[in-house]
Amino acid sequence: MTDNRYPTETLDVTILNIDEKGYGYAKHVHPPDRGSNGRTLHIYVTNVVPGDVVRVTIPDAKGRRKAIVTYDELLKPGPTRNLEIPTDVAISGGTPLQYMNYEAQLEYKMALVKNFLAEQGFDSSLVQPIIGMDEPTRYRNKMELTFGGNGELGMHQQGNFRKVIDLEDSILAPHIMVTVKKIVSTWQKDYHLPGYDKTNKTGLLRNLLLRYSFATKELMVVLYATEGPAAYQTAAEDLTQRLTSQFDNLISLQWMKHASSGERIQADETFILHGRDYLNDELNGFKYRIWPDTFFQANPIQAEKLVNLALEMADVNKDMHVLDLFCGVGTFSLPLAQKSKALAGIEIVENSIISAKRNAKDNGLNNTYFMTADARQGLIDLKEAWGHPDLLVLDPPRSGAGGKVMRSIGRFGTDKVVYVSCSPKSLTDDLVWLRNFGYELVTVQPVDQFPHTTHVESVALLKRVNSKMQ
Ligand SMILES: C[S@@+](CC[C@H](N)C(=O)[O-])C[C@H]1O[C@@H](n2cnc3c(N)ncnc32)[C@H](O)[C@@H]1O
Repeated sequence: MTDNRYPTETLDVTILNIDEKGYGYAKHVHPPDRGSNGRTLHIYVTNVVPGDVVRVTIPDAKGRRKAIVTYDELLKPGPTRNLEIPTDVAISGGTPLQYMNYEAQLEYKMALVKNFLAEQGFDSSLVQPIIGMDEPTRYRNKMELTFGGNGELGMHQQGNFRKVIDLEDSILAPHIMVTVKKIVSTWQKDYHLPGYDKTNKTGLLRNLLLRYSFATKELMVVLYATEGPAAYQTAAEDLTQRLTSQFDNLISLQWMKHASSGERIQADETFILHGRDYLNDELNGFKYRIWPDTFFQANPIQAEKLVNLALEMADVNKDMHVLDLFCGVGTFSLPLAQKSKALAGIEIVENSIISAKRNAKDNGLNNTYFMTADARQGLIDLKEAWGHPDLLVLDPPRSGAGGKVMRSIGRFGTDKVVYVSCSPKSLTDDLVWLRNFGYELVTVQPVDQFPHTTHVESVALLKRVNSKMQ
C-alpha cells in the first residue's frame, strides 16, 4: 500500500564517489517541511561513475534514510565514464566498475588499499603503484552462470541475488565461453527445460560452470541440475552432440546433480557425458590438474605476475624451508619448492591437497610436504611433523586469516612473511596482528587481478624486527 505522506520522488543527483562494493553514492537533503524535517537521504546507484549526474526515482523518498536504485536517465556523464559502453546495458553483479575507464579503476583500487592501511596507522607510502592489465577484458578462465526462472542464463543483478540477467556477452568471458553459453541457452529452449526458481525451489537447471585454459586450450563444461540426466537422456545426448561437434577441445562435459536447496554450487553426484573429469592447465610453467570444484586463480595473466611478485619478495634460496599456508592446489607452493630446500603446504580442502601432491609429482618436485588441516591446527602439527620454516607465505580466503591464525603465525615467529591477499580490508586487519608481534611492513604491491570488479589483490612483505610476544 502506498503511503501518501511519502510519495515517490524523482530526483537529479550527482554521484560523489564509488563505495567499496561499487555503488555510486549521492545524497539528497529534503527541503524542511512537514514530511521530512530536512532529513538526508543517502542514495546508492548502480552503473555509475563519480561526477555522473543521473535522474533517479525513489519510492517513499521522504520516509527513508537510504535507497539503492538503478538510474532512469544519465543527464551528464562524469569525467571518467567510458563512453564506449552503452548506458542502457543492464549490469550484472559481476562488473560494477565497467562504466569507469581503466585508468580510473586502477586509481580507485589504489585508493582502497592505501585508505584501509592508513586507517590503521600503516604508512601508505609503502604501497607501490598498482600493476594493471595491458588488455583488461575477457581474462577469466572460469565463469559460473546461473539459470533463472524465466529462461535466463547469466549473472545475478547487482544487489538482487534473485534476479538473473541473461548474458548476451560479458566483458570478462573469453569468446569461446560466450559461444558455449549461446549453445546451452538454445538447447534449453529447444527441450523446454525449466531453470531453477530460487523462490519456489522448483525447476531443473541451476548453474553452468565453464572453464577454459588459455595455456592448453582445453575446455570444460559442467551443468548443475536438481536431477541426474537419466530422465533427460535424449536432451543430454543432444547437448553432447551440439558441443562436441562445435569444439574439438571439449575435454570434459559433466552433468552434476545438485538437489539440496543451498545456494552454493555443489555436486551430490557426477555424470560424465563426455571426456574426463578434469582439465589440464599451466601457470608459471607448471602443470596443474583442475576439477570442477578446484580453486584455481581465475585470471592467469595476473596470477603469473602475482606468483612472480611473491617469489621476488620471498627471495628464497636452496637453504631455506618454506611454508605455504592456505596453499590450495599449490599455485605458490610449486614455484617456491623449485627454489627452496623444502616446502610444506597446509590447506583445509582435502581434494586440493590430493591435487597439490599430484601436481608436485607431475612437475618433478620431490621436496614438498602437503598437509590437509585447518590453518591454525596445521601450524601446530607442522612443527612436530616437518620442522620450523624460515619463511611463511600465506594466501587466505577473502575473509582473511583472522585473529586466531594470525596470533599463531605471530608466535610461530618466522623472520619473514609474504602475505597474498584478495581483500585490502582483511589484509589490514591481519597486518595489525603481525605488527603486535613485532613485524614491520616493508612493502605492499597491489595487482589488478579482476578488472571491472571492485576486487583488488595485494602482496605484502613483512619482516620481524623484534621478538616482542603478545
Ligand atoms: C585464496 S585461496 C588460495 C589458494 C592458493 N594459494 C592458490 O593461489 O591457488 C584460499 C585457500 O584457503 C583455503 N582455506 C580456507 N579456509 C581455510 C582454513 N581455515 N585453513 C586452511 N585452508 C583454508 C581454501 O580452501 C583455498 O584453497
